[in-house]
Amino acid sequence: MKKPDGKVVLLGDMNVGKTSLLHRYMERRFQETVSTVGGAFYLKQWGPYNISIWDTAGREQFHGLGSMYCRGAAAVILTYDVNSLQSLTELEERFLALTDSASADCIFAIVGNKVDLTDDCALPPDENRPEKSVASCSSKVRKQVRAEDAIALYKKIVKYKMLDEKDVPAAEKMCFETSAKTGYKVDYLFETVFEMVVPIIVRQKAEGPPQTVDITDYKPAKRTKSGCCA
Ligand SMILES: Nc1nc2c(ncn2[C@@H]2O[C@H](COP(=O)(O)OP(=O)(O)OP(=O)(O)O)[C@@H](O)[C@H]2O)c(=O)[nH]1
Ligand SMILES: [Mg+2]
Repeated sequence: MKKPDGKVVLLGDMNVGKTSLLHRYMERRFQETVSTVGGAFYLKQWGPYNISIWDTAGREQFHGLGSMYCRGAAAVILTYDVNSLQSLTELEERFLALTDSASADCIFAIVGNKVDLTDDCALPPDENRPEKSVASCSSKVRKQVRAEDAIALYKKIVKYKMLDEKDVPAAEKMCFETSAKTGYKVDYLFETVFEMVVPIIVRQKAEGPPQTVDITDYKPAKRTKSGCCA
């Protein structure tokens, strides 16, 4: 198997649809999933590059693995469910810190999934969006997270990373709403991210492999009588 040239990681709370999004993109279909254990990856050929896309487990018990998966990542796709404000909040409170191990120029995308379940008529009307008939909305649930909430989170991430908004892609470009179920905007999401990671991959390749510690080289020190602190 060819070694991946770059890494993209999906992070987010359990049940938001990370596995389904990746499945939709790679396998071109939507099927029932089981909650992810640990993590798994797909390889995607993108031009001359081989990109690994990591699907991680959102369940709390696997939380510690997240930063390991993010190590050296060229892009992180922070995923929430548009019907769960809590899942957006979790991105900031639980998942953002895991990205500290990502590449310094890592791209961030924020993705609100499951838009097929929502209808904009559940939101207060605004001038640009004429109100729809109540009948057309009746089978849909209320959309809890607005695009503006995701944009605000993106801006917080830029601050957290101590970057200047001028030096990073615009928030409006990096916040997506998708449906793994219908396929809505799924290709657009992944392909936008891949386009953006190519320059990072080129730089990473030019700089050579990251400095890592090979644990097979590790030789335990001989024990001394004076104990652990000697
Ligand atoms: N209606 C709808 N359901 C979805 C969508 N995406 C995922 N689901 C459903 O949401 C549930 C969770 O989807 P997963 O893809 O397993 O979620 P996950 O984020 O990978 O969850 P963990 O692996 O536990 O972290 C499943 O029942 C999916 O069928 C979507 O776009 N629309
Ligand atoms: Mg999963």
